[in-house]
Amino acid sequence: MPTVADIRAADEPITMLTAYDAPTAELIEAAGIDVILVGDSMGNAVLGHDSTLPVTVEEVHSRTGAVTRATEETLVVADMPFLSFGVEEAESIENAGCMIKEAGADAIKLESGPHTVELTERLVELGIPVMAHLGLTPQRVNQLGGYGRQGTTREAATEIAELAVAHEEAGAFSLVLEHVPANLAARITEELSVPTIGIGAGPDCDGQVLVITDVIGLGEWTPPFSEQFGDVRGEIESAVGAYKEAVEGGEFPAEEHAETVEEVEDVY
Ligand SMILES: Nc1nc(=O)c2c([nH]1)NC[C@@H]1CN(c3ccc(C(=O)N[C@@H](CCC(=O)O)C(=O)O)cc3)CN21
Ligand SMILES: CC(C)C(=O)C(=O)O
Ligand SMILES: [Mg+2]
Repeated sequence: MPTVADIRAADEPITMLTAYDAPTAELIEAAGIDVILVGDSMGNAVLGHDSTLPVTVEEVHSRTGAVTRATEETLVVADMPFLSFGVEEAESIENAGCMIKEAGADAIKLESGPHTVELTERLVELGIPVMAHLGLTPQRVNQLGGYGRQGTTREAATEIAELAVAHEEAGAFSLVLEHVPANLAARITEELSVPTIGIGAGPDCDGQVLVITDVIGLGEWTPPFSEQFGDVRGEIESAVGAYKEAVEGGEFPAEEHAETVEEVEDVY
């Protein structure tokens, strides 16, 4: 059973991917990926929304359960959705707690800011490992005015760098850096003793994370910093097309798929 401490000690880059279902999680574990994030990116990746904002605690909870039931060795992190934390402390703790107690997650992730320093400290104090997340925080899309790169001015970069240190001091075991300049991510990685995990943050983080549907080529669209390493859309298109043709052409079901039982011959 890997612990949060194991990823801290890793000497190769940490590999993290999102997953939202059991079969995908099982394949990700078989490939030896270190960490699975049950990301709120499920909103646009698999639930048909155009942002992460509508994703609920129940949805992340349910998908986290599917992932933990399908894995044994992989560290599973549940991503706390928009407004499930930071409103009332007791509610934040209850929502984070149910990911651990009921869904079987090993840790939770919070989109971080000045308002999550104390909450991070409190959760860690209670025994809930917290992964922080700075830079582009998609739950703020309506304030950011889109999904552009963050930390591109000296002031903005300084704020992210200071918040990174504040979250390490609050006890976060790791930090996701999303869509920030590579040299800022490198500086923060050097400064922190907990591992940084980058997405669109250059090669110098301690690890990398991407959204699974982007990596396998299932989504129609991927962010500019992502990469399609496969063509699952193509695989689904061809399998579904072949099924349709086989049914319409009378080739499926074939003899080996069907069974005739003597006893039911004369029911009418
Ligand atoms: N499938 C998927 N992959 C992701 O990586 C991902 C999600 N979904 N959902 C949550 C966030 C949103 N992310 C995104 C989304 C869009 C851009 C993007 O297109 N950026 C452009 C222009 C953005 C703008 O100005 O609005 C860029 O050039 O930075 C980047 C990250 C990353 N995350
Ligand atoms: C992209 C990662 C870091 C994330 O927060 C998500 O998938 O929801
Ligand atoms: Mg997320």
